[in-house]
Amino acid sequence: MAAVQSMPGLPTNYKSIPKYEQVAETTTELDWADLVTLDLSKFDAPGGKEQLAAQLKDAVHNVGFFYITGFGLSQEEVDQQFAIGKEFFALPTEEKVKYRADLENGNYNGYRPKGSGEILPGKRDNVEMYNVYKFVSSVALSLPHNLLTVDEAPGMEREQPDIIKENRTEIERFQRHIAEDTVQKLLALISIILELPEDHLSKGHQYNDVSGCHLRYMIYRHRTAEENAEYQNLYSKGHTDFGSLTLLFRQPVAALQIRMHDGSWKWVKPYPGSITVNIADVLDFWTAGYLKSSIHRVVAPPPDQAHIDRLGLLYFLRPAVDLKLKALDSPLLERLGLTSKNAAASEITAGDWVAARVKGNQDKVPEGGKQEKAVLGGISAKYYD
Ligand SMILES: O=C(O)CCC(=O)C(=O)O
Ligand SMILES: [Fe+2]
Repeated sequence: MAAVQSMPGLPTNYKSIPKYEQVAETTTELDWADLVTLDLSKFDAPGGKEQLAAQLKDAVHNVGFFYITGFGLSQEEVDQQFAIGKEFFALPTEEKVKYRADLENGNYNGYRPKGSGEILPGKRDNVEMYNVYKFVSSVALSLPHNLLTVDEAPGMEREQPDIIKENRTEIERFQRHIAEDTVQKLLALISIILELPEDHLSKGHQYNDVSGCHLRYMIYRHRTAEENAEYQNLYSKGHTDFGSLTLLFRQPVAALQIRMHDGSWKWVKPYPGSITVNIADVLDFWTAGYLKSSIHRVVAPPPDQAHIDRLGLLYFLRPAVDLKLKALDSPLLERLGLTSKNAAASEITAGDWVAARVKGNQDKVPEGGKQEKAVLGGISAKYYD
């Protein structure tokens, strides 16, 4: 078996693991969503940021999803991460559960076994996740004023399985590139859109901040046609994400869908060399709904990909846990008359919101086709079939 090759100048201390080959794309004609693509390599060119921000404005306001390219990670580096995920999920369940995340207390750090959540009444999911939080030692951590000790921080470092330990240098380098480069550029563009200083949103999103940011390896175990029918083809119910932004590395198995304004669902096409990005709840709160935390879901792939266990690689960006959900003072929002819709809710911290949503995901689905579920402080999250 071929070993994962090291990139020039990158550490070579990871164990030899099989190289990950991305599967072929579907040849099925699907109703694809028409999404904007931002080439982030233009960011530092003269006028580049302003151009990119102008290109992004409508997408973040009306759709909540877009693609980025030119983000400075090669497909080979991305595939190394897919290879690590694949190795981890191939471990026996009894090994994986040793690293189970404390889901009941709203902490996603570690392993989430399949069946942890319900998709339809009495029907549990077929999804496994391994979430790797930031590698920040307690010394480097910027503790927010409302946390007195590192022990109160939502589990940053934890005991990891060998496959993560052996590849830790590379995983941390990959994570840091996203957190310190890619995401910072996106936050600058969003700040420009909101007519705020360019570094405004960066402040609550530093690698050393206490936050639930994580790199996620994910696998959707394929189901038979009969099982798909029983599950109404759903692998994950329509939902919004909890934090600031979600970055989804190219996933050639078609399954992700976005809910459009008119209630229809469109497929998200995975383009080579791209990351799909979506706005999540906290940015929606901070902008009183101007930035759209869009509803999306995962469904059974088309017939030519139905037999594939769909591997995913995602980065979840979340704000420092002590930041409140109150809407930002932005000249744009002020002109539009947008302020927090719910005064009590605006005092909730991002950390409490995210933890409540993680806990809520372990609950049973709302019965009787109800589309809303109370989360915290009188605010609900929306779920759709
Ligand atoms: O697997 C995907 O394409 C999307 C996953 C997702 O929506 C999530 O994990 O929040
Ligand atoms: Fe999601």
